[in-house]
Amino acid sequence: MAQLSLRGIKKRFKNTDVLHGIDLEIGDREFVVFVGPSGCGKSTLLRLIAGLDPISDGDFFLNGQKMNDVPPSRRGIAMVFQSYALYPHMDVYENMAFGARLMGLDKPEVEKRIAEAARMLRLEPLLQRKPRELSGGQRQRVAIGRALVRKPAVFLLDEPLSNLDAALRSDVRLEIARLHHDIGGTMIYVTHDQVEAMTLADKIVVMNAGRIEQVGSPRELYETPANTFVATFIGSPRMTLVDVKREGDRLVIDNGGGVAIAAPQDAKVKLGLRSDAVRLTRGQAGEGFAATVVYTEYLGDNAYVYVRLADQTLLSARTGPNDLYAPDEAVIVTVDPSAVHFFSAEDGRRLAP
Ligand SMILES: Nc1ncnc2c1ncn2[C@@H]1O[C@H](COP(=O)(O)OP(=O)(O)OP(=O)(O)O)[C@@H](O)[C@H]1O
Repeated sequence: MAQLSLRGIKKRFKNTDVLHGIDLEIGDREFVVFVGPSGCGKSTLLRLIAGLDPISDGDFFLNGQKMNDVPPSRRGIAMVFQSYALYPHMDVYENMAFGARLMGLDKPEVEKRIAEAARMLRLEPLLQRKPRELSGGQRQRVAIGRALVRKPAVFLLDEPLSNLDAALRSDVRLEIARLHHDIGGTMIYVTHDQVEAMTLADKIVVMNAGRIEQVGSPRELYETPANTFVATFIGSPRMTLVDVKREGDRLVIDNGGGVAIAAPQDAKVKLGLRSDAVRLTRGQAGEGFAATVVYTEYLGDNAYVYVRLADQTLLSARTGPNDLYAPDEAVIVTVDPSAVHFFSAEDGRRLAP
């Protein structure tokens, strides 16, 4: 059982404030992903939870017990690093046994736990190998195995897939999802890759510049992003934001073109369009935004067509695999009114339609 509570967590290194007051509740057995751009403070927050760095201000509770001053080894938390941090002179077995022995477990218990971890992570044939004799994916599995044998209540994983190639990354990603299902522990996972976040998380924490922008399920973040930062960070291709002005019941853009949809009565709005909210028609005539095709990305079962609007905004539209467009083709863009998002042009917050 592991339930975490972060209350007003701040972190300062010398005179730089890195975390500005993080409030977050993490439930037992949850798979939580911290996501955000490079330097936003994800790893720092993870290190505070692990106890590797002191908290400057605020409190961290684990199952109701304050942890601020509890040393890392007594928190019941294990961390897996992006660099694996395996001991090069020890074989796989010894790498996994090392931490378990430090916990004071007897030999039969250590052996039992290693056998279990090796089976779960399919490391049995590799137990006598040194890290240099393993592939990147295998090393990463050993690093996870080493955390596993400690049977922690909380697993922290810091960009565990970033040193792996694309194919291996999706294999190990599945492996981690399965592991979470099998062991049922609480996992906190750091990545800057929103696809990893979307596919693994029960709950995503979107961070930006030392603050939390939004917390929610992948679906909540995708469907109701709280602001333009989250809207453009979550989802691929990125949501496009279009600066529009109201003209009667139409929303128009600079240099021409407009769509007739009801917008919130806020002074200035930005229109948020994901590629599946956009429809293209060939030619220059018709009601909608006039646009020019820039290029088409063919992906087999569908395609993304990137077009430039009259005000120079680049917009992506999802089309069928047989609906391809040539560069410089003229098109008219219409939008599905039920699939558009509105944001305040002043502060970027979501506006109810
Ligand atoms: N020991 C340190 N001393 C001073 N500044 C630090 C220290 N560790 C991190 N920082 C700064 O804190 C900020 C957040 O770093 P952090 O590593 O937490 O970001 P991140 O979101 O994990 O980024 P990335 O995705 O690039 O790993 C950065 O600006 C970084 O330079």
